Amino acid sequence: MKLAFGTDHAAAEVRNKVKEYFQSGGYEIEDFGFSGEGSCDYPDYAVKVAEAVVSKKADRGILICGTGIGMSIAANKIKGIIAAVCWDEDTAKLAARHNGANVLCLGSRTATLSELCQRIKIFLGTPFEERHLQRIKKIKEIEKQQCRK
Ligand SMILES: O=C(CO)[C@H](O)[C@H](O)[C@H](O)COP(=O)(O)O
Repeated sequence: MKLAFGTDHAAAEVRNKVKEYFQSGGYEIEDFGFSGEGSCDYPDYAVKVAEAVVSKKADRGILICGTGIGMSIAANKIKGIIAAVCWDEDTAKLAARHNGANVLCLGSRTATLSELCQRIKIFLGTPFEERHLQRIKKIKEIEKQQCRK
């Protein structure tokens, strides 16, 4: 499975560790994250990851900022993206199972490294449950209507 991975300055400490954990688990990772000194603007990285997912260069996107909130707001502006902020293992599982999320957003300031990795693992390993498709289709319909304006 190919992952598009993006982080801002708030995730600088966990960035390489998360990446290495999943690379050693057999995932192919394209890292779009911020690697400079100082701070950056999370929308720049959210868009890169979201575009890699909608263009199918990646199967899923993983975004980490301070809280996951900004990344999710920005990623959800890209047509075709369902980005979910998840704050525990259950929400990571349900984002995949019920919401069909293709991008997981996490907060480096609200979780430990091991919690981040565990949530990602659960998200990637949980299949979508078909009974929720009708709801996802309605979300897609909203997206289609809004993009015509
Ligand atoms: O959490 C974030 C957005 O939801 C970002 O990681 C930012 O770090 C956050 O907005 C805080 O900004 P700061 O410049 O690190 O104080």
